[in-house]
Amino acid sequence: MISPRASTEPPARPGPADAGSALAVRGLRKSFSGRTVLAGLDLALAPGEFLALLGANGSGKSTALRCVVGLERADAGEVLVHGRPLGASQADPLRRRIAMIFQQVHLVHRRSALDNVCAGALGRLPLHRSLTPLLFPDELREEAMACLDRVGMAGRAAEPAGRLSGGQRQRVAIARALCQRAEIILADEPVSALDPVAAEQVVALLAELAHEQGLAVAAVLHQPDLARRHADRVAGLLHGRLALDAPAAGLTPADLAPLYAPDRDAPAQQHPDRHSPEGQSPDRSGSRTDLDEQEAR
Ligand SMILES: Nc1ncnc2c1ncn2[C@@H]1O[C@H](COP(=O)(O)OP(=O)(O)OP(=O)(O)O)[C@@H](O)[C@H]1O
Repeated sequence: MISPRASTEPPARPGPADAGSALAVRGLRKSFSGRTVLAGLDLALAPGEFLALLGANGSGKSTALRCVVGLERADAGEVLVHGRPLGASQADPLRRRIAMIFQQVHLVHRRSALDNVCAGALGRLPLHRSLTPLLFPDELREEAMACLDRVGMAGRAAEPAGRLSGGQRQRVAIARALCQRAEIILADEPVSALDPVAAEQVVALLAELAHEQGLAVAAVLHQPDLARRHADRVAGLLHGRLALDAPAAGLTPADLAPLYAPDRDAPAQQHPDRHSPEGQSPDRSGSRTDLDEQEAR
């Protein structure tokens, strides 16, 4: 493990160190076509903590998050949510405690921001109330409005999502996660498509949600500066292993440089399957939202 000068904390370890974690990953392994992408990842995330996940392209960051939420099936390892093992089934109710946010925000563009946020609650609505946005109960609309207000988007609630900017859409996606009542938010490059000001605002919002609402938030970032300014802790992946786990405060560019150093031992290459229709997981973004499913009916 890389040892940053500023690090005083021990790295995340399986076992007792996971006690009190909102989310813990133990020994997560994943290979694609025999090539190891996650080589036994151990990581824990506490309630109220904002963790930045850093690492070079191909180091396994997205795969780790996707294995946690079940968009990829891990070869081995365990995911614990508040100490309870997360089942492989998508129907495991523990899954609703986790919301994932993507770089490409998946909202139904012709629906209002408010309807999109309400969709976060579909999993806990009776089927007949989830059939059409017209049937969303008033109390859900009020809750969704409060979530939009929390992310500074209440004034745009009636606006079709397609008319919002990228940063505004990302805020709506975060509000949808809040309306899901998720306790854990995993964000995969949530600001990579945003301009620097919008990126700063969205990362600051994620930090606030952790610090003020006690959510456990982990975000894959490609902006080490944002991580150092806003995150509580930085976890760095190198070839699918945890190479750095340290408080963000005090980390220097030199501390992070080894994560991005040219690889001499095990170069991470783009796998040809990755973007092909025949790839093992063509829907890498989980692009169909619950509201899409509903629209398709
Ligand atoms: N479905 C898939 N099929 C085959 N290979 C895959 C698949 N998903 C990911 N990979 C490979 O696994 C490796 C890690 O990918 P991953 O997307 O997890 O990395 P990352 O750290 O998130 O990279 P980036 O910063 O570029 O998004 C890459 O080499 C990638 O090509």
